[in-house]
Amino acid sequence: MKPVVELKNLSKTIGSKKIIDSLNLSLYPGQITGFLGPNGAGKTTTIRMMVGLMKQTGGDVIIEGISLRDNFEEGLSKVGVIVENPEMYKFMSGYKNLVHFARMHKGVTKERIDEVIRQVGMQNRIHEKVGTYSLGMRQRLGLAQALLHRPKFLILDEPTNGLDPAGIREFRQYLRQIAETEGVSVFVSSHMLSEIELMCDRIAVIQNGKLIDIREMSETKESYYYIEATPLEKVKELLVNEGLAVEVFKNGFLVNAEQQQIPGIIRSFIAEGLEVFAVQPHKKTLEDEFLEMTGGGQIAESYAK
Ligand SMILES: Nc1ncnc2c1ncn2[C@@H]1O[C@H](COP(=O)(O)OP(=O)(O)OP(=O)(O)O)[C@@H](O)[C@H]1O
Repeated sequence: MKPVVELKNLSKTIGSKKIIDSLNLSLYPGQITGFLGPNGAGKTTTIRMMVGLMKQTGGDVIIEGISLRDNFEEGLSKVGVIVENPEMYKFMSGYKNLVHFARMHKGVTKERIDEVIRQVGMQNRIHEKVGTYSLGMRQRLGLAQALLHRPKFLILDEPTNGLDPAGIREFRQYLRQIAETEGVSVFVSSHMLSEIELMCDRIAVIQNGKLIDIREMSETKESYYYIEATPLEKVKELLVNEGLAVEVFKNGFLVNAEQQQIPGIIRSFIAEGLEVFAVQPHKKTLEDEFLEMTGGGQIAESYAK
């Protein structure tokens, strides 16, 4: 599959500080890629370079084969952007807002306006004033606006910030449908890891300006078990002696073990007279993995943002 967007050794140095260090990343049609990283990792800087709000000091962004370095305007004409809380005219209807934004692009027809309204499920309320819309509806109108000129690449920065759970779910469902039906490649930055886990096909993780991981969400995760038994010291000793990787978790341990190993582990616990309270499979969440990848610590700050 040909990528819609390619970052090629994209770099940004400010003063003597390397903020973005040779990022290479390809984004594909119909796929939703999450962009994650601790505070200060370089997400905003990367996105600003991808949408032309900041100039790179090295490398390039290629959008549908067009280099932003050589052909800035043409490249950017293929991008749709949604920021947190898109600006709309509150005293005008949703429809009039779309007509207004449609004039900024060449060749957006009335049919296209109607089509994007359907794509975000706004048919019933589109002729009411934006001031009467919920945040979720304003966000969907922002999505409709970003799609007017049929971009092949959509960038969303913290798109679900402030939405309630129902609003988040709706937004996610519409976005998924749009990615699939229009073949749009979507790039989403968010601090909400549980949200990214549900919304994205792939994640790219950045730290200190470098890409540290890129993976498919469907990639099978390793198998973990939560084991709660006492005395803890003895439990740990037995698990380590089995050659298992052990992490302290809640009131017990998390071990990276295969299912076939579990009966043997339980037998050894019983033989040693340990009290066993729980042995259960544990699925690591994206949050667990993210904290492991980035060394943890910063996520609480991210959530507080
Ligand atoms: N104009 C600037 N001058 C100097 N340093 C800057 C400038 N802009 C950003 N930085 C630094 O670049 C690094 C990356 O910042 P950036 O805002 O891209 O991170 P981020 O991943 O978006 O963080 P957050 O999650 O907090 O929004 C930070 O260390 C920041 O302090």
